[in-house]
Amino acid sequence: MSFLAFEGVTFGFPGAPPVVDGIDLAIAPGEFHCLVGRSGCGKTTLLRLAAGLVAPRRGRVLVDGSTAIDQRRVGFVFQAPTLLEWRTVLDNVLLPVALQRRPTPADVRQAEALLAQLGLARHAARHPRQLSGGQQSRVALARALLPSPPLLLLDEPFAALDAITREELQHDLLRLAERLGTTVLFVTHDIAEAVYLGDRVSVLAGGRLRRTVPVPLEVPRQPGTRESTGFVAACAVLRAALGVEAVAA
Ligand SMILES: Nc1ncnc2c1ncn2[C@@H]1O[C@H](COP(=O)(O)OP(=O)(O)OP(=O)(O)O)[C@@H](O)[C@H]1O
Repeated sequence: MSFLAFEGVTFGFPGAPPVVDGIDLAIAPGEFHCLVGRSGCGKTTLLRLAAGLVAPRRGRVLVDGSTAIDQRRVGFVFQAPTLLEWRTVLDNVLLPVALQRRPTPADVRQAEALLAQLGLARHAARHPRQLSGGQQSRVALARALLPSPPLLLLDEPFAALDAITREELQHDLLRLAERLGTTVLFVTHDIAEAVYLGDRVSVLAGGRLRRTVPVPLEVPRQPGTRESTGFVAACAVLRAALGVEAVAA
């Protein structure tokens, strides 16, 4: 049983060869699935197909068994936080609800709770420009999680952050997704990030799925996970699948 399934999915722009070509992938409910690949290999396009923002030319995409994707049940986090400057942090988090109806006190409490879990309780009344890049990324994450979407799609959400902030956010995201039981598809260029986060990692090359690798690491991840031999071995498998040459020490 899968929560997100690609069945023979092909997509291309008019007059050009396919950028996503014959993808078969089934992601289980509650799975954290990472997608790695070189620039231009079709990762973002695959996310857009999963969100129902574009339709396949061939094949089908199923979310919770249906090809009629309900976008209210899909959270999306982009590489840039894309916050609204004229709204406070709290109002940015409440935006998905405010677009549909007037937020209730329960919505506000839930938004405040998410901000607290992401270490932003004291920043709720601020505006995005008063926050650091990492804090803005946290707001974008809280905004995507507010409607408790069963499916969360993330497109290199931490790419612009420094290494320490990125690791903190990876930890927070894993914890929240696990607690909420969210099924996650996470796109990244970064092999170590994919291995740390993913239950499984898929390698995309030239629009095709080259390999899907299970990550045999303990859940929840431990402080020493990144130094473990299992972690290093999983990174090596993925580097080989991506065709990345090992660099001599
Ligand atoms: N609107 C468009 N019209 C034509 N071609 C496009 C369009 N958008 C993307 N492409 C092409 O589709 C291919 C896949 O793009 P996509 O954004 O999915 O790649 P990606 O793997 O996410 O890349 P990156 O890692 O650089 O973000 C690329 O070759 C790109 O040039």
